[in-house]
Amino acid sequence: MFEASQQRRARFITFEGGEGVGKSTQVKRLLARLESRSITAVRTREPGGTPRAEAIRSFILQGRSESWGAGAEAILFAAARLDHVKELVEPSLAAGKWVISDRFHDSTRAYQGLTGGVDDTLISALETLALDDHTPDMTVVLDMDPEIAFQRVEQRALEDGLVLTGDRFEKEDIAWHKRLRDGFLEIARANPERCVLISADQEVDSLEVAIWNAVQARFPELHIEHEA
Ligand SMILES: Nc1ncnc2c1ncn2[C@@H]1O[C@H](COP(=O)(O)OP(=O)(O)OP(=O)(O)O)[C@@H](O)[C@H]1O
Ligand SMILES: Cc1cn([C@H]2C[C@H](O)[C@@H](COP(=O)(O)O)O2)c(=O)[nH]c1=O
Repeated sequence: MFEASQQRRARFITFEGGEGVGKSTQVKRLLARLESRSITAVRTREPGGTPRAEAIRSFILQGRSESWGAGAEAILFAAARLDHVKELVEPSLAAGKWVISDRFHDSTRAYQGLTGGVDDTLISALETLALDDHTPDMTVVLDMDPEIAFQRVEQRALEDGLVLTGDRFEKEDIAWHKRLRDGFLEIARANPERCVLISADQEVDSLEVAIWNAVQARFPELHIEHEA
């Protein structure tokens, strides 16, 4: 079992990928796995996680920043991130709680940078500003064909009884989402020490196991012998 004497510092794990690849589903499952090992973990998301960051989320996802352009949107995402890091991520880690975030800084690089055309100099400067040395310990990049992922998003809307109108980025065309997928692949390949790339085109349960195996491999303190 996870002995107190084996305890290491709390870890910061982020999930990244395109729309509908299963991030939220798997964030919840990872949290349950950690809690079953008596590890206190906080689930959060970006943009969001704090009241001020959630206000920025609503503003952007309702499309109110669209006419400002991708550069201004990158700055807005970074402002939300700065608050999120200072108010939630940093204090949680300091209190010994693991933090699992549904999206983080790689989303700005993929959406606004590599797909939206914002210059790398600005993206990197915003990362330095907003992260304040809180680069994630591990990032799970979920990858799949966006056409299949969008079928899942449509199904989710159907199950929730909603008409799918698409938020600020969901309504971009399929070519845009294919470039976005390439952007995340580029980020994963450029950061092998942090990122683990996993195919999301598999059953929910098998994907959960693949992620858990990768997390255990990254953090050996989680490894439990003779696990069922
Ligand atoms: N492995 C899977 N196989 C089939 N369906 C899945 C799988 N994982 C999640 N789903 C379903 O696909 C939909 C999208 O999943 P989820 O909300 O977890 O994705 P997401 O990446 O967080 O989406 P978004 O980017 O829109 O926030 C949900 O209806 C969910 O139940
Ligand atoms: C953090 C972040 C997010 N986005 C985009 C990605 C999604 O379209 C939305 C968030 O919605 P989700 O249902 O929670 O995935 O925002 C972005 O463009 N840039 C970012 O930095």
